[in-house]
Amino acid sequence: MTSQRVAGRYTLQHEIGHGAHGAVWAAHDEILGRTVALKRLGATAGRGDDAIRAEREARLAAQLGHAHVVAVYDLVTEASGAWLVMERVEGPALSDVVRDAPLTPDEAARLLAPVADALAQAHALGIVHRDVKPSNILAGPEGAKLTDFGIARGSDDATLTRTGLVTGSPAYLAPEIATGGQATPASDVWSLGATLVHLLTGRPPYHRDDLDNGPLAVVYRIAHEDPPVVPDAGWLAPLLARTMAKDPKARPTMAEVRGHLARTVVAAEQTMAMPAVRASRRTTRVIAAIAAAVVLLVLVTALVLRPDGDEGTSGAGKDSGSPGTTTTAPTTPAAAPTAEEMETFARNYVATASADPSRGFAMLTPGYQAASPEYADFWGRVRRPQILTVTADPAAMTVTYRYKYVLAGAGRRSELVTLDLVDQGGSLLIDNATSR
Ligand SMILES: Nc1ncnc2c1ncn2[C@@H]1O[C@H](COP(=O)(O)OP(=O)(O)OP(=O)(O)O)[C@@H](O)[C@H]1O
Repeated sequence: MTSQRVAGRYTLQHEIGHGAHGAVWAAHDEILGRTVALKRLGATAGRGDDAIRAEREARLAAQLGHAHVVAVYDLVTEASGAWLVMERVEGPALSDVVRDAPLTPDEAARLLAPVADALAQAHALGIVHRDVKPSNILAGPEGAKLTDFGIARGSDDATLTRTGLVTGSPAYLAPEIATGGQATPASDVWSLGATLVHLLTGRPPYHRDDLDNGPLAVVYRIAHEDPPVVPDAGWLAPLLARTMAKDPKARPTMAEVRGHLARTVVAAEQTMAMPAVRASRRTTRVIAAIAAAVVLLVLVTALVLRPDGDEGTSGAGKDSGSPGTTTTAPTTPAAAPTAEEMETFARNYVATASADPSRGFAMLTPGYQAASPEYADFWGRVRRPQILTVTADPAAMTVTYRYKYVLAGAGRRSELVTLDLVDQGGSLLIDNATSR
């Protein structure tokens, strides 16, 4: 136990774990009154490298804002070093989950489908994670969450080259990286496949009991040997074979992987419950994490398979529920806005409207403002909004997102919202919103 306080507000409680780049601590945020996780940086490597990593991680995680990406709240620098302040996930890393026994294909698919969704979103934004592995996926009560974007590469980080090979985990590296090539979305697909192998077998791929398992030996095997065949892969075997195709071009996109895992999960849900024998071998905490993941997956899958979505709940969303936008970056497209700009607009809108309803209201057209008398009342009660999915249709000038939030006095809600946008003088405004 320690009473050390970081940045005057985070009281360290206990060490949760230790990675190659420093310790991770549970801490209490004295200002917001919540538990957070603090990762200490700079303890082992050069401080400059760690600071760069941390800044990149903070920036990319914030850019993603995905429900299955560990949120980064802050980055603080003290005399003792730099600290990354993150959402604390109450659950083990997947590498710990499979320490006693491997998962069944159903269990593995349930856990990884939302992670594939987060990665698909990252890829759509030009971000390659580059270190997808079981210890970077945490099994929390809201489902699995991806962390450690420290060596991820954004589209504007063209100068970052070899860091992944040095600090990434050799066992999950794609063959093209093991032979000196550049990381691409396809190499994340391989690494997710390698993660799947670990979950189904309890070991990293290319691990051999009879051979040297040092990093260089493993990298050599990745480059020169065929991927492992997993006898217990069941119905995931075809997907596994495709994700771990040696030729990156032969691999599916992450969006396809996500779709396959999610569809499979829904099919499995219709025919069977969670396998009781296997479930009894896990901690209840992990079972809860898997169950929560199923709930979220069904939401995501419902969106993918049934674009009409489910019945919405919040009446408030109809008039005042979802129009929104940013005060900082109403996009100023030269021509028509792109899908990415519209999606960013929607994300920024929800964040802005919930933080300051008057600023959100300013992003509606005058006509829609007049039609939204309950706007401030609704957004003033929205807490902790989280965008789960967002898709824009530039031709129709609509952007549709599913988000969940807590409505003060009414509890948790989830809604599918479509915003009709108009481009007024280079700025986007919301002309109507419908929610289901
Ligand atoms: N936000 C978090 N909430 C809860 N636990 C976390 C969080 N981030 C990391 N941990 C835990 O802390 C431990 C160390 O994490 P860290 O990311 O530093 O290292 P790693 O991923 O295991 O290794 P490496 O640094 O080589 O990538 C892990 O066991 C992980 O379970």
